[in-house]
Amino acid sequence: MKNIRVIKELQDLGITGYHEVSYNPTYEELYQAEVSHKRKGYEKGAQTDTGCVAVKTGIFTGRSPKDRYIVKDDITKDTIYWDDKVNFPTTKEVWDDLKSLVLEQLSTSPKLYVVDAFCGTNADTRLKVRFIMEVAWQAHFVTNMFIRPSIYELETFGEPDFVVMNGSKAINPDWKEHGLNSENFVVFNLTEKIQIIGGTWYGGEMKKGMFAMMNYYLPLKGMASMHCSANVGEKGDVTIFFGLSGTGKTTLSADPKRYLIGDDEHGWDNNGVFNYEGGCYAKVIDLSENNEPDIWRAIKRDALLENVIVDEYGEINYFDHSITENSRVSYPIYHINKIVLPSKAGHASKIIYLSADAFGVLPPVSILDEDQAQYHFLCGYTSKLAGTERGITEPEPSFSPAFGEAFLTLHPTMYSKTLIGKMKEHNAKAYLVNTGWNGTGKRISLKNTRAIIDAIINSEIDAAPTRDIPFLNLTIPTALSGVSEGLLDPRDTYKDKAEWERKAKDLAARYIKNFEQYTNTEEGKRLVAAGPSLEVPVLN
Ligand SMILES: Nc1ncnc2c1ncn2[C@@H]1O[C@H](COP(=O)(O)OP(=O)(O)O)[C@@H](O)[C@H]1O
Ligand SMILES: C=C(OP(=O)(O)O)C(=O)O
Ligand SMILES: [Mn+2]
Repeated sequence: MKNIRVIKELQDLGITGYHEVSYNPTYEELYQAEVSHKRKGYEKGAQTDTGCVAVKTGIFTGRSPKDRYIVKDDITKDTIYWDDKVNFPTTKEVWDDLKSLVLEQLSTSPKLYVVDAFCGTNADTRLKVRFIMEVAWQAHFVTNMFIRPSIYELETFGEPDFVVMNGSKAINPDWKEHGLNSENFVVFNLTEKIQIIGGTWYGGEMKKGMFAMMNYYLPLKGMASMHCSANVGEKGDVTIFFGLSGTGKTTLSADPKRYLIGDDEHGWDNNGVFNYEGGCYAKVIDLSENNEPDIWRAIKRDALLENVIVDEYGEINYFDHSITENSRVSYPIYHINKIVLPSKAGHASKIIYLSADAFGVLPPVSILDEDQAQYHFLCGYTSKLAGTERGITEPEPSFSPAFGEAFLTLHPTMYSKTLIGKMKEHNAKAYLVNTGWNGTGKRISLKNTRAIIDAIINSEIDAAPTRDIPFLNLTIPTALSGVSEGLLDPRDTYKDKAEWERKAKDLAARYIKNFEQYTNTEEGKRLVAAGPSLEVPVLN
């Protein structure tokens, strides 16, 4: 019965023709389809000795931000953050052409997967999303990553709030005439409430696509919408970790001492912090059981590995980077032992900004006051790490407002206003943590970073002796338990301290220049004093 209704609904969308439709397939069905001898090319997965399937995602092993558009129309023209780096506008005419391509692709497919799922834990803010696609592992990916409705919730699902039509096998031959970046496209239409995808097979476009939509709807209702992971302690204390891709959200939120809320996308409303997702998406580059035991153990049947090298015996080599540095695994959140379900908890008391500093200048941890918290959130200084976006092959310093510019659909100040409002209301404290490099030329070790995170969470850091760091205008603790000596002051990691100073001044100048975009308001002008400065500090 359900299938007949779904087929009718597909027809109403314009997906015609005859196809077998698999509605909310089970993990077993997906597994069988993925390893079936009938599958070819990138549709075929490999069995691994962990019990889960490994697939290759094709040419696209990361998101493709330059191919990402939003239809500029009456609904979006005055609300969307049209910027020269994100949210490229396109027209209704181009949309119609691209949508036809996707409809044709899906209409001629012998088999379609339709997955209904939720984005958002809470009934009052979640999006009911319908994903339509022809590749089994894409259906597997969204089943892992979004919130799986119960049978009752599926029966009462009703009309979706958003539809994602993934026609990844279709490319756009007319991209030049359309004024687009390439033959690949990821386009959102907020009037029709549809996302369409062509050319790229990468599942992250669906995951981060719906995140961008939550980033649109929730702040307009006064809620914070955040690119962060979150966990909660036994006493109900919530910590959130903001950070761009690869800075450590997933790794650091999987903490055996705490319960995971989620690893990437959260909202903060009047009741507390809540996850948007039903799964995690972890990097597996150089993964070891010793360094990341929770993630290691989550890789079992129903998880889905992407772009790793698997030998003929099903053994995975996480140290082989030959496909990409962005090798990944997605798994349903219950693959992590310590979780809270539903994925939500109370208000956050500790806010951590993770920044992977490629220059090696930022201290491993700085204690921020309220204005600094706002300043550094708007700046979002970090690096784009290799592999997560097309064309990024080595760490590239970047200012990414709200530590997630690629996913912001409203102006950055909407996110800082809502977050800082919540922080003030709940007396939360903010810290800037460098999970990137220092003067040794190496990345700060996970062991040291974990000890820093512990000191933040157990409040040891608030009682620690401190020192001010010139130019960056940051305050650091000078000693913390479990953290190697000579690490906390970044200057101590340089053989030649003058080199740190030169680099720090360069970074300070970049901060100052970047912040100019916010100084057209009184608030912005006031915040300048909270940021880095080129003035030579007065010694006292
Ligand atoms: N000091 C560190 N802190 C956090 N992660 C680190 C550190 N050093 C190396 N890493 C590695 O960096 C990657 C962080 O990725 P991940 O946690 O998936 O980031 P995100 O979830 O923010 O995209 C992991 O592969 C982790 O092993
Ligand atoms: C999937 C992504 O998330 P993250 O790397 O932040 O975990 C991404 O940025 O494409
Ligand atoms: Mn992550």
